[in-house]
Amino acid sequence: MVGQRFVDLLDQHPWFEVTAISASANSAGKTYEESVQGRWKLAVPIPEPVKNIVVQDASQVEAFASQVDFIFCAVDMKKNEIQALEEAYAKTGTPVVSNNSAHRWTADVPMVIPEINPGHLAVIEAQRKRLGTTTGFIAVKPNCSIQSYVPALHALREFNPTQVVASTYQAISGAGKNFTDWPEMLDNVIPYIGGEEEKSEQEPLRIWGSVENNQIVKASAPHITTQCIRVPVTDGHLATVFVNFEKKPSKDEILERWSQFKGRPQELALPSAPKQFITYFEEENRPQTKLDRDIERGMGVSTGRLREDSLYDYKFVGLSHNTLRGAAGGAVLIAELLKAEGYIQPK
Ligand SMILES: N[C@@H](CC=O)C(=O)O
Repeated sequence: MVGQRFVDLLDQHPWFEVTAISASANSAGKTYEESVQGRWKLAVPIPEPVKNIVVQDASQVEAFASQVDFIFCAVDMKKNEIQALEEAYAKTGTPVVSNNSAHRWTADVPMVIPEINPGHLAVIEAQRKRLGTTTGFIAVKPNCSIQSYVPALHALREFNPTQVVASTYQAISGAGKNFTDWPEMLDNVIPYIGGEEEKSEQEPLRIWGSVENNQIVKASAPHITTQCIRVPVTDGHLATVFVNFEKKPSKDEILERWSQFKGRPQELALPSAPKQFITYFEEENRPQTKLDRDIERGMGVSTGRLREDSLYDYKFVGLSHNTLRGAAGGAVLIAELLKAEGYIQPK
């Protein structure tokens, strides 16, 4: 599903053009249209320019890499296989922008939310040295679940959030499914998503980590605890968040920081950057998954229901589109940042 989002987002992209597509050996030799027959899950049709591209075998690394300037990677394989595949591509001198989790904890691989930690791209030079290339590297995006609360907390970092409790209500597209192929999700809630709580608690600390000796060292605060729940919606991960601060801000200060928050993508006016990264809804019943997930073309995050709490300093609700901001869109934004900063160049 993430691959399909990539294909859709890159259709008519002002900077990037899909010139080649690879997949497992099973799909190799088919046109892209044939390879997704009966499995196309987006509401929009397959973009015309990619329909007739003949899918290649991703394991033919040199041959495939020679045709492209850089690669987006979203695959379903074992962690060690993904690590090896992405490193093999990087070693050909080809940048790899990955949606996969395999390299999220590799010390010299930047895991980036472009508005939050663009400075982590600095470790790419050390990674290139390790891989023996002057142009290739791997950059990854974090898990989709954290995008519904990390941007809102990041905008408040000056007040030092110390403790965070987040419960995420995650769409079925996060599992690559729709209701046709996952009928169990109709009229149902499943209180478990394998590996998700660990990612949701730990990955924000890496995003907020520092660059030390050419490696990312994760932050030690805030302490985050989460529960991640699968709910019967197509797209959009919503989070309820409780937070304590070292220095408690006023409600007006929080709203002001959210509305003013801008990052490098906004400064550079990157093509996929939302103009308004965080939108606060005053209405008591917003943000709603169905109504608000597409805000800023699915690249903005929304917040609402900010109020003081009897146990924590504040509680609020956050929402982000899991396959746009949380997956393919987030990766396209990373690629735009990498190009704007000179890390991706025509070969
Ligand atoms: N691991 C996530 C993927 C993001 O959409 C999930 O299962 O929802």
